[in-house]
Amino acid sequence: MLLTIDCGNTNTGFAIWDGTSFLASWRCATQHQRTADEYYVWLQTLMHLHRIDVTITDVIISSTVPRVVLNLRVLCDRYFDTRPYVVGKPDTLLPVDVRVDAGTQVGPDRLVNTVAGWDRHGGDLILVDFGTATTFDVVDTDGAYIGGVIAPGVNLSLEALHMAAAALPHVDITQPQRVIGTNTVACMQSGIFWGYVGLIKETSARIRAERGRAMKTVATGGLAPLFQQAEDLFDSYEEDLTMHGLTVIHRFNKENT
Ligand SMILES: Nc1ncnc2c1ncn2[C@@H]1O[C@H](COP(=O)(O)OP(=O)(O)O)[C@@H](O)[C@H]1O
Ligand SMILES: CC(C)(COP(=O)(O)O)[C@@H](O)C(=O)NCCC(=O)O
Ligand SMILES: [K+]
Repeated sequence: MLLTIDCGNTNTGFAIWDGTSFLASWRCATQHQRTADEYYVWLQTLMHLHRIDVTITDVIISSTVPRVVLNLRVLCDRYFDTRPYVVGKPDTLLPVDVRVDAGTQVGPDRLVNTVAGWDRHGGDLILVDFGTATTFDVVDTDGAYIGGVIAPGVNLSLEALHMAAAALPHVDITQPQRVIGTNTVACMQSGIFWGYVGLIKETSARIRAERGRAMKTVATGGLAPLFQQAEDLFDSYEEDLTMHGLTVIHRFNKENT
């Protein structure tokens, strides 16, 4: 049984893949201090609660936070008696090319999304991932990752307003009824929400223009549906895009190494 681990700057997702479907998935806050023992107790408890009685034999990790990988490796070694595949490491192969400037360390999550998008839709894609940062990953006709865009994440932007301006409170993101806010919270929500709708539209349109071709847009990350409900911004929303990519990379490595 395969355990897929997607470690973002804010949260880390764990999912169990039986070769056909995900049996369960869980999330915890990303903390590099968390030990292998802590991960294991937490995972075991959740597996028991969900009556998932399986043996983990394989693990694949994508981590945008290099420091957490050490303890995840210890988890794999001590409790699952396996060596994990770590996306971005030389001994983990990718089924697609990466064509960026020499020396650039592309976020592994972006490579995983590329593989997932290529597997599900073929090439010429724009993948939009709403995480700590909002990333646009551009996938070439042959599935290669050829670059993209990194914008501040939605919550990060709201947090930055609150942190930097004494009179601005902490607010949650929602779709405002009106553009013109008549109180501070409504003004902030409008700025972030409609500003983001604009960011997504403009960025996608400019990527298409620069590529000079039609491209499908696939969104992932918890906040994508909020924007999609306001305007038709994406061709599809796939909550499990990154986890799916991890299963594809795992299979590829099993077959080719
Ligand atoms: N379904 C959701 N509804 C509201 N906020 C969400 C949802 N999913 C994620 N977020 C927020 O978006 C931010 C980024 O979350 P996450 O996707 O876990 O990022 P990362 O992958 O970078 O760890 C966090 O602040 C989180 O609270
Ligand atoms: C852009 C990111 C911070 C996004 O991370 P996330 O929001 O998923 O936590 C991550 O993909 C990263 O650290 N990238 C390295 C630079 C690059 O991709 O070019
Ligand atoms: K991400």
